[in-house]
Amino acid sequence: MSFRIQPTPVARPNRCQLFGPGSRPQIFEKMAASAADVINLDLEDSVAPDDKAQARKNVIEAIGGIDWGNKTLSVRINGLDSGFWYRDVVDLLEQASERLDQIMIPKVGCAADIYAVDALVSSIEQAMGRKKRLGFEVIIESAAGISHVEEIAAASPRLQAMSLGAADFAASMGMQTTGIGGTQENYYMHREGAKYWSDPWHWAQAAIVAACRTHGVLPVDGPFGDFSDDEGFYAQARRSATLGMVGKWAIHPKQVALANEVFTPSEEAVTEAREILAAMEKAKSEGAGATVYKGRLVDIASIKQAEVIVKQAEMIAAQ
Ligand SMILES: CC(C)(COP(=O)(O)OP(=O)(O)OC[C@H]1O[C@@H](n2cnc3c(N)ncnc32)[C@H](O)[C@@H]1OP(=O)(O)O)[C@@H](O)C(=O)NCCC(=O)NCCSC(=O)C[C@H](O)C(=O)O
Ligand SMILES: [Mg+2]
Repeated sequence: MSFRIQPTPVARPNRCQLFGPGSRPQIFEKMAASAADVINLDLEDSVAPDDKAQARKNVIEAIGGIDWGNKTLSVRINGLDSGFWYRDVVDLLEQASERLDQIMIPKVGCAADIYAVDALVSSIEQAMGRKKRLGFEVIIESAAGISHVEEIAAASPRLQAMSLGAADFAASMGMQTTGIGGTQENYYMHREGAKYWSDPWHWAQAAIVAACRTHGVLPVDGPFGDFSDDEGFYAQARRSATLGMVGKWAIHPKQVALANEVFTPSEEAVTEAREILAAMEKAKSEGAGATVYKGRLVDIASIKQAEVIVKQAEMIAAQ
């Protein structure tokens, strides 16, 4: 980076975001009892148009009526291309309790989208005398969104997290697939009679991580649609974690434990990170900037790498 210090994102665990349709209030208590760090009550694409108004009422009642513990509570509003989003924002901010932590804005295409929502939210917060400042999270799920990902990440101090929405992203990009995340049968290299599958989501994920890290926003991997495929979920989640993402959505309760496992640094990883920090302390005390740990080079950059893992583990333990 330049002389500017890379901003630190909000310090809270975001290993798993569990989604549930706002039109299905029967599952809200189950969501609250889950091990997900973040709950996303959905008013957007999992709710049919005729059910939008009732879903909004269900969600507003549940925000104050259910004990969500120490989870981050988020509501996904409808997109700015719909006739629903302004009513979502107005009703949530005028009627929902201050237990609501953030709203998720889907299908953002440019920074001005965030500005528009921010203006409305700021005005209602002021008019209603709301004390808690609402946070934002966004979904990058269109060609425009990924093209403008950096300006979107910088768009508002309210912005805490950014997810990749693989389904809408694939549609917007004209990708030949109906799969939501994971391996795509036709995305492969071919050599000497063998196929080698590659990852079509990689570049978008890397762009999101870079934009988020530049502006102090949490990068999150979105849905993995085939909830019968645990191994496929693990593979996708492990790639995301390796790239720098902090968590992943669950669209079924069985995916919560899988995401928590992948995005919680293992005991071995934390032990190794602490050993690297100790090795570098020793090296520094001897006037060296680099040393050898388990046969490999570690230097001052290794301290920062190790600190990422230790800080993640400490934040999760502090929960
Ligand atoms: C996918 C589902 C429709 C499946 O629901 P269901 O058929 O009820 O599943 P099960 O019978 O296997 O359920 C087992 C038990 O778990 C409870 N349950 C189900 N779903 C949830 C949930 N989300 N949270 C908590 N608990 C849940 C059931 O009630 C059963 O309980 P019990 O009877 O006591 O054993 C459903 O899971 C679902 O609706 N999932 C969320 C869908 C959603 O929100 N989608 C939107 C996000 S993805 C997206 O929008 C795409 C993105 O934008 C992009 O573009 O990529
Ligand atoms: Mg979507």
